[in-house]
Amino acid sequence: MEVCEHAVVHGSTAVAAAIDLYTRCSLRLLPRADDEAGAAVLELDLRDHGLTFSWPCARLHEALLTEEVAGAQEARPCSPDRMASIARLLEEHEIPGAKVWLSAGLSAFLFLYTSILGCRPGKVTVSSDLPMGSGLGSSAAFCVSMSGALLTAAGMVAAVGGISSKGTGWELVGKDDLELVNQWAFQGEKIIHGKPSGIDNTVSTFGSMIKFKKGELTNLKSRNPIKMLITDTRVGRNTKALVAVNSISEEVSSLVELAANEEIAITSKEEKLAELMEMNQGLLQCMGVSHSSIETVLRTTLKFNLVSKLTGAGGGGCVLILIPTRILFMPNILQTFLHDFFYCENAKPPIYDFISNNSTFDNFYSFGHLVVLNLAS
Ligand SMILES: Nc1ncnc2c1ncn2[C@@H]1O[C@H](COP(=O)(O)OP(=O)(O)OP(=O)(O)O)[C@@H](O)[C@H]1O
Ligand SMILES: C[C@@](O)(CCO)CC(=O)[O-]
Ligand SMILES: [Mg+2]
Repeated sequence: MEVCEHAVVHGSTAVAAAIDLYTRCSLRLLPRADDEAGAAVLELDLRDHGLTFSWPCARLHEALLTEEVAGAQEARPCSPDRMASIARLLEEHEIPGAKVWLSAGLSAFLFLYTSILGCRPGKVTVSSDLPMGSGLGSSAAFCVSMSGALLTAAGMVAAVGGISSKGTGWELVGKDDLELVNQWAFQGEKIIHGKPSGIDNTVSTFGSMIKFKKGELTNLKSRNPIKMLITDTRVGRNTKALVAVNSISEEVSSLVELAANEEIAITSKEEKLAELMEMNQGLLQCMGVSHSSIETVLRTTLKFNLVSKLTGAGGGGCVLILIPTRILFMPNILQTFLHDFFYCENAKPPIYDFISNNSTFDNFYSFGHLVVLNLAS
């Protein structure tokens, strides 16, 4: 998962960081023998939604494979014809009215599966820790985990030592293999997003904290962890409709790197970062991609002199809150803040989940302690 920026879609610099929330995809190829009996199916089980979709392989073949699969060594974009066929295939399915937004993910799934494995019968199961459509890159995590599983099954990617459920096995996949996973995931993202820059799938694939500009990535190393709180406003939105411009990220990344290379007081680094976040949020607000639920979170954090900004495309979704070191050394204030926060307008009833709390994050990525809160019941 990641946290990204509007500017990147238009070629400006953006900074994104991975956190320890995962989307898991498992794939079981079924015997081809069933194929001959005409009973072979491709099944997709979306665990978090309690939804299962299935397509007879013969139907997939008829609808999609007018041309043969050209091999998965190179990621290819989805042609308009293929997209139209996928749309027709989905029309044959009943997607519950409240979940029509899933069709973007289903299209990406059908494209990736049939492009990489053809119409082989199989069962794919997906589950995720990430809130969908909330600015944390769930679509990229979906495409990356899917591409990883499919390419491994196709023998294109070698998962040395296996892919563990915590995701740590990825570190054992070779860089070239990860590159291929990333390229296919990007093609999937294009189906879900329209015109993504590729930052989300890149940080999802390689982890860590990156600076990204026009497809080029630089790893950012920070010696002092930056502490962020992420809250989910639970207001949904559509990224395709929201992507627009801005650029403050260059300064953020040099700040992060500066702190890694030179001794600069952690407090001044945090103050500068807070200032940049405030400017960034101000600009995004002017662009009209904020939302009343985001403003509510902002008001609550402001009472404690804490700075926050929306993440991803905005329009609802998640909010990033900078937790300065000074607060961490004042447990009483932190406690009052969290208490107030849970009881703010958005958080009725005040149910909160510490999905991730100071766990493996420090070791994993040099980004710092992080807590993700779910504010709604
Ligand atoms: N686990 C999943 N299962 C099925 N579809 C998914 C899953 N995760 C994401 N998707 C697809 O991705 C869409 C959300 O993508 P979208 O880009 O709008 O939001 P996001 O990636 O969470 O946030 P952002 O791109 O702003 O960081 C969902 O509507 C769905 O179609
Ligand atoms: C569209 C996008 O900016 C959404 C933000 O998370 C992702 C990307 O550029 O790859
Ligand atoms: Mg996305």
